[in-house]
Amino acid sequence: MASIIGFAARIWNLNYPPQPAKKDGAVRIGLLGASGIAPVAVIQPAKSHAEVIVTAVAARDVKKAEAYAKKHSIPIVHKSYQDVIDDPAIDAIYIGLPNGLHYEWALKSLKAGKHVLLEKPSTSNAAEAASLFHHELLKQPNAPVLLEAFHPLFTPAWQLYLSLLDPPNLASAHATLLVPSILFGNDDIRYVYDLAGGALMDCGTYCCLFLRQMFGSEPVECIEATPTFLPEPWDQKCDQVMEAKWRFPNGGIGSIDANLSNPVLKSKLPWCQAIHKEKVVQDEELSEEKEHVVVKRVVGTLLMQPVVWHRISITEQHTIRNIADKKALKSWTTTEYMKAYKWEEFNGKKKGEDWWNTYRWMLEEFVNKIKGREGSGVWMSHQNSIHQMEMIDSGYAKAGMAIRPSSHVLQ
Ligand SMILES: NC(=O)C1=CN([C@@H]2O[C@H](COP(=O)(O)OP(=O)(O)OC[C@H]3O[C@@H](n4cnc5c(N)ncnc54)[C@H](OP(=O)(O)O)[C@@H]3O)[C@@H](O)[C@H]2O)C=CC1
Ligand SMILES: O=C1OC[C@@H](O)[C@H](O)[C@H]1O
Repeated sequence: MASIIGFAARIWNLNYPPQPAKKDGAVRIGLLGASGIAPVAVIQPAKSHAEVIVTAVAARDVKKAEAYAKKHSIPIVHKSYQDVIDDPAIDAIYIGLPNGLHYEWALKSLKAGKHVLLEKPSTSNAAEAASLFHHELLKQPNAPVLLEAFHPLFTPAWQLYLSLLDPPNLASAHATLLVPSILFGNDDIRYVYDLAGGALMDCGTYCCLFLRQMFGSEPVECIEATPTFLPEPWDQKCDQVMEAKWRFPNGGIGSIDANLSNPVLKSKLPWCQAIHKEKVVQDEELSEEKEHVVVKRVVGTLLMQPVVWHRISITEQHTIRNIADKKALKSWTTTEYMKAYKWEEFNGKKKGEDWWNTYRWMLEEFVNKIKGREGSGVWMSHQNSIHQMEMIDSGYAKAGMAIRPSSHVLQ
C-alpha cells in the first residue's frame, strides 16, 4: 500500500511540481530550436528549480517559435539561434538540435561565453568531441560550463546500481534500450546521416555509457556490430537497430541492444545486467576437496527513468562442488531487491526529492556547477564525453559503416 501511495505521489509531483519563486541570480536559459525534447528535459524541470528560468527560444521559423513560447510561457522569442546566443539576458544555452548540429552550436555558444547543456550524443563523432571538449575556451579561468545531457547518470538509483558492482571482476555486462517504433517516423532526424542519425547514436549512446560505467574502463575493441536498416529507399547509412559487443580491459564482454523500431506489443523495459566472474567463498566447514563458489548478477530495470518505478536485483548463485571434477554437490540462489528514489536511501548527505526525474536531477547539478557549488559530486566529465564518441565510432567502424560526418564548421 505504501509503495502505491509513494508511486502516486511521485507521479503527481512530477506532473504538478511545486513552483518556488525564482531567486535573484537564477540561471536564464535560452533554447535553440522548438524541439520535442526541451519541454521534458528543461522546461518542466525548470519549474521546480528556484534558480532556473527558461527565458528565450528561437526556431528556424519564427511563427513556430512564437507558438512554442506561448505554449510554454517563455517570455522572449528571438529571430535566430544566434540571436539567443548573443542575448546578454541569457546565461546558458540548451541545445536540443539534431546531433549533427551539436558541435557547431555548442562552439558558438561557448564563444559567446554561455554555459551549455548539450543533448546527447554530444557530437557527430570522436574527432568533433575531442575538438569541442578540449577547446582552449574551456581552459580559461571562469570558463563556461559544458555538460553533455546524460540525465540517467545523475540519479541516486543509477549511482546505487554502480555501487553494487565490482568492475574489475565483471565477466559480462549488457544494456538494452528498445524504443517503440511509433515514436519516430522514417523521416525523423534519427534516420538522417547528414544530421548524424542512427540507433547507436541515439538510444545506443545510453547503452554505451552504461557499459563503460559498469566496467569502469574504456573498451579495448568492438568485436561485433550488427546494424539493421529501414527498407530502401530510406537512408541506408543510418542504423535503426544496433546490436554490438565490446571487449573490456579485464577480458569482460559488454553487449548492447539499441533499437529504434521496437514493436509496441513487444515492448520491454530498459534494463542492464552485470554478471561477475565466479568467486571462491571462504567456507571453513568444507572439507579440503570441496569448494564454495558464487556468481553475482546485478540487474537494473528502468534505471533510464527511475522516478516512475525501478528495481535493482542482486542475485547470487552459490555452488558447493568437488574441486577435482567441478561436480556440483549443492546449489542455491539468493536474491535481494534494492531501490533509491532519493539519496537518503543510499547516501544520506545529498539533496533531492523522490519525485525528481532524471532531467531534474541533472538540472540541479548543472546549476550547482555554474554556481561553483559542490553538489552531489556526480558529473559527466569532458573526457567521459569524448570516450563516449570513441566507443560509438568503434561500433560503426566494426559494422562496416561510415562514422557520422563532421560539421563543416571549424574551430
Ligand atoms: N535526453 C533525452 O531524453 C532525449 C534527447 N534527445 C536528443 O535531443 C536532440 C533533439 O531531439 P528531438 O527533440 O527528439 O528532435 P526534434 O526533431 O523534436 O527537435 C529538433 C529541433 O532541431 C531543429 N533543427 C534545426 N535544424 C534542423 C534540421 N536540419 N532538421 C531538423 N531539425 C532541425 C528543429 O528546430 P526548429 O524548431 O528551429 O525548426 C527542431 O525543433 C537530439 O540530439 C536527440 O538525441 C531527444 C529525445 C530525448
Ligand atoms: O531518451 C531517449 O529515448 C528515446 C530516444 O530516441 C531519445 O533520443 C533518447 O534520448
